[in-house]
Amino acid sequence: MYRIGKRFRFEAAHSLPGLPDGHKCARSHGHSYSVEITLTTEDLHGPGFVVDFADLAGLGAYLDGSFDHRDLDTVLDVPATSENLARHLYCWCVEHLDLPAGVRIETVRVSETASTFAEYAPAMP
Ligand SMILES: Nc1nc2c(c(=O)[nH]1)N=C([C@H](O)[C@H](O)COP(=O)(O)OP(=O)(O)OP(=O)(O)O)CN2
Ligand SMILES: [Zn+2]
Repeated sequence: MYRIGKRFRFEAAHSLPGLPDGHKCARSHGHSYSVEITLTTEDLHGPGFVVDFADLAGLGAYLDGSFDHRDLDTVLDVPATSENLARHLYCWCVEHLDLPAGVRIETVRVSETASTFAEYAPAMP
């Protein structure tokens, strides 16, 4: 099994609802987000690619156009936690990235800070 990944970055603000009084994350604040997608396949394509890294540019364009320098509370219809972002972006990639047969999107990982992350991968059947 081959596995590749590509990392993207964007800057955005958010606040989180449903937290105890005084929780710092209930206040509007910003992060330098990192988004990492990983893909797997058993068979390589072209010169020996899972996919060309350039074929993942659509995710970067989506992040630049819809997430970068925005208030994420107005972008998603769920609270802008790392977990919800990871799931949203995984689903976007499944719908919008044109991948060769046999190439699977394994995970999307979102980090708000250097020391934290949340990952979404659908449950295996
Ligand atoms: N499971 C999750 N927990 C938290 C999330 C999240 O998305 N998923 N998000 C937050 C806040 O967005 C917060 O801004 C980041 O939290 P935290 O890492 O605790 O903040 P710091 O960078 O300030 O870390 P310190 O270790 O406290 O310095 C909170 N929780
Ligand atoms: Zn935050």
